[in-house]
Amino acid sequence: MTQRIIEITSPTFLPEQQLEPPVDFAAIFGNDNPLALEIGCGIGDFIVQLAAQQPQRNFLAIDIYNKGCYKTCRRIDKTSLTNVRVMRIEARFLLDRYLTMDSLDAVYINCPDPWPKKRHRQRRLLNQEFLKTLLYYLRPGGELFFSTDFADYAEQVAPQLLSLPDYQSKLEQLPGQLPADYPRSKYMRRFLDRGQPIYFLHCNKKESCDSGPHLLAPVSPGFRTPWSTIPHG
Ligand SMILES: C[S@@+](CC[C@H](N)C(=O)[O-])C[C@H]1O[C@@H](n2cnc3c(N)ncnc32)[C@H](O)[C@@H]1O
Repeated sequence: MTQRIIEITSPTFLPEQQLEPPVDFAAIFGNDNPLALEIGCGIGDFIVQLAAQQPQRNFLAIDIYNKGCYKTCRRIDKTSLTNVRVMRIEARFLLDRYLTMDSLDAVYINCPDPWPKKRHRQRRLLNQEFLKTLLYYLRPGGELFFSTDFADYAEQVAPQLLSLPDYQSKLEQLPGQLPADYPRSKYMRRFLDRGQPIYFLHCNKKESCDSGPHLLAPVSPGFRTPWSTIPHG
């Protein structure tokens, strides 16, 4: 069954076909405030809270889910926030095609699809390769936030992060506790309301990290990267 695509006409929405790489976010936001990215924004409840907490940062919230992007835009449009834009796009494709080295002040990933079955684990978004790739796009000192309701996902990512010398943990222990002022997303709330824990990782790219193409893993169409026509390299 094919799902009906909801047209998104919100001024907050950036249709991919209107963008030329590399995207000039200063022109889009009308200022050169630092840019943070939320990957997998779902229905947008997290980004709305975060963008209100941090008016000095610009935020790009992305999801591959059309209805999620629609709901995120509606939620933003009900506020007076001017520092958020939404794109319907796959994370690795966005990075590869539209963003440049050291361009992100922070990356937020909350409750990504856990792919609990062992044979599906290779579909998880976060892995050693992706963590390395994020180093390329984060500015020196830039932050990575990751929360998950899946102990197994957190336990997979924590040692991968610690084994990459260009990341530095901001927590004494990885995974750690969700800070009180970290906004709660829909999925986080769902698990917290049931009394289940959320595992939290927070680190930054070391100031001394030597950014460069050596950090980039090749991006190829595949699971959840179904583009076909756009050249990239
Ligand atoms: C389990 S939901 C969590 C949503 C939200 N972050 C929350 O915590 O409530 C995961 C979201 O990530 C999106 N997603 C999964 N893989 C993605 C990818 N590679 N690029 C962009 N979005 C992705 C899904 O469409 C889904 O909306």
